[in-house]
Amino acid sequence: HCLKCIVCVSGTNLQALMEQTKRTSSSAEIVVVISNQPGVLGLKRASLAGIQTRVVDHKLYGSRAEFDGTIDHVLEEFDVEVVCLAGFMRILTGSFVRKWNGKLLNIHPSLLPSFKGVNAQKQALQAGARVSGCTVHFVAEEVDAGAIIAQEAVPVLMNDTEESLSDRIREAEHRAFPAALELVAGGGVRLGDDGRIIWNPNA
Ligand SMILES: Nc1nc2ccc(CNc3ccc(C(=O)NCCCC(=O)O)cc3)cc2c(=O)[nH]1
Repeated sequence: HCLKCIVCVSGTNLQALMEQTKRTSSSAEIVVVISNQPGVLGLKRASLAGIQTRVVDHKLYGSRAEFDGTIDHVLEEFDVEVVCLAGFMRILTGSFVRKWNGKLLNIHPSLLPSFKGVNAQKQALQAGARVSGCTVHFVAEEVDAGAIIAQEAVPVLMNDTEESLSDRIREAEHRAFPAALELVAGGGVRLGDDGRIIWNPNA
């Protein structure tokens, strides 16, 4: 089976991944939940499920490199093989991303490459998009530009607000992220040396 960890804050995606990896059919197991801020709901969800937690508070570190280095140390301590970023809002350094290349997954609340960066749902509304959704991708040094693993589209409705669209996208996230994790953990998908997705049809 595959070891992995979640680096998160709020926790609804963590909850979805916890439920998925509890299933006997899952190729993955959550071994540690790391948060970059103390006292968040995600840490409580993990503890309730008997999963180890760690807090690496970025405010306590003088540099991004030291912060990322501490996270890397925790990942090594738990023999992690796949890392899922779920609401983790700190940009990771190039050296960290290079070390974990092909093992680092992120979920973004738009159909990349549209609407990169923060407030993606608001960008979609302001652009008058009729369809939006979520994207699970391998993390690359360039933010929100990594190879796409899975996407799910949702309609944008006439009376949508940032909140109603975010809620609809979040429901899609809770399906897409577990599906993408199983693809990676089960060997169905991997990242090629050229940064492009390689599908294994037999997995
Ligand atoms: N290098 C790399 N690292 C990442 C870290 C987190 C996320 C999650 N999605 C994120 C996408 C954007 C941001 C962002 O722009 N935050 C405001 C600046 C915060 C800060 O100064 O740190 C954060 C997370 C994606 C990436 C990525 O695609 N590449």
